[in-house]
Amino acid sequence: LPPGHYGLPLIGETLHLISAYKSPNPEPFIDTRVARFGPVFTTHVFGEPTIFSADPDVNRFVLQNEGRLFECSYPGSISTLLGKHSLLLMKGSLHKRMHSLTMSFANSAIIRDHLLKDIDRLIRFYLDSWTSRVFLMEEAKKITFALTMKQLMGFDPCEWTESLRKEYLLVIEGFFSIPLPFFSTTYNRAIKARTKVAEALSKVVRERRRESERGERKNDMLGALLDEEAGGGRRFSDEEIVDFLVALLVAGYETTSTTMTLAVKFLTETPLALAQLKVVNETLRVANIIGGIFRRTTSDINIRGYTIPKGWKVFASFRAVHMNDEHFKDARSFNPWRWQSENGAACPPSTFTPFGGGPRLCPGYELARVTLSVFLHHIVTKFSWEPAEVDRLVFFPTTRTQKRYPINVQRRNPAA
Ligand code: HEM
Repeated sequence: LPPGHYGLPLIGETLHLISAYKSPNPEPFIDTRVARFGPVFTTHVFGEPTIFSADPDVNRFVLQNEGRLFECSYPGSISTLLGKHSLLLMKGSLHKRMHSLTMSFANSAIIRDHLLKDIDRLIRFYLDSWTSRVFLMEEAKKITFALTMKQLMGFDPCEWTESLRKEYLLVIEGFFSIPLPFFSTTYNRAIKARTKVAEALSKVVRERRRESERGERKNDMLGALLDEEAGGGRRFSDEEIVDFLVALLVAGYETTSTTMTLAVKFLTETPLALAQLKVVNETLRVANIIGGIFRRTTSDINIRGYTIPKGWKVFASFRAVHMNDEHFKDARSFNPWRWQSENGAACPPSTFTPFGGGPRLCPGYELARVTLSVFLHHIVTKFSWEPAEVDRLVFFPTTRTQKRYPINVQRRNPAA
């Protein structure tokens, strides 16, 4: 096994990790261990011994061998709340087929020809209602939810989508709770909200199924799912489609909205970058919305002269690579200009992995970039702003700012 430290009985090094990630500077947790044990080390977090990789080649190996030597591994709370038919939990040939269906739904031609118009329209719709002080994180979440509802099921924002969003927020809260209904009210509430979300979406699926039987076809993800063969000549059931949609809502929501907010935060703190707006890659690198991925080994595996036994957890840390001076010069500063130079833009694919890679590469990676760029374009051209309060970035339980990033906005040209 790679060298390392198991920490205290049962809780291991979990509390060290959490207290580091609850601060704006979680790097020392990784730095001290890498300095002592090397970039691949053993620790014990969230109830299990875990191999932690801060090495880009090992991370690439883990990502590429998904489904062969490793399988993805989510905590119990997330698996239950997502539903067993979600893309994130699918395996084998069904995963492969559904992953490529999702990728094809959000490829660049589809974005350009179909999705971009609504992305632009809905972002402008929300920004038009801004007056003085806004909580940017809240606004970014409303926008992202509205976009996803449109892309998945064709709905424009209305009371129904807003009430669904409220239930949906309770589901997300449950992701980071202990999955025991008797002990955790958050988890209990999340399970109930998940049932309500599923009921609401099932109704939509049934209605759309009837429409599709009458020959009416809509050009959204739900339309594609209703047409898709589920194997053995059958179509997907309502439950399967609902699980699939819930997972897509989850996957694109926190991630895109947090990156939007942090892009604006970093821009605010780096005014020169505003002029050039080369910030998307750099925000993805520094913010590390998905700091890395958990996998479980499916057989004994030899990496770097160590043997990781079958059934062990492995964490491939993207953050550790993104924040390492060996891979990015002065890695811990926000420097969007690094992407302008030949070298920055051509960094090896295994070192810059905000969207993962291999068979589970994020199917929303192009969509997220386009959404971010359109959002930044509109906020920069329509508003000037300043932070309303000092707000700190934290990385646990998710990447966020503590006060939802309040800003005072001022319209640049009120007539526009
Ligand atoms: C800034 C925004 C985003 C970031 C940083 C991000 C990051 C990631 C990462 C790192 C993974 C790989 C997980 C793994 O290997 O286990 C992933 C998977 C996934 N992402 Fe994204 N994502 C973003 C936006 C989106 C959007 C907009 C969608 C909506 C289409 C989406 C849908 C998914 C899905 C469904 C998966 C699971 C793929 C699978 O397990 O096969 N993501 N994302």
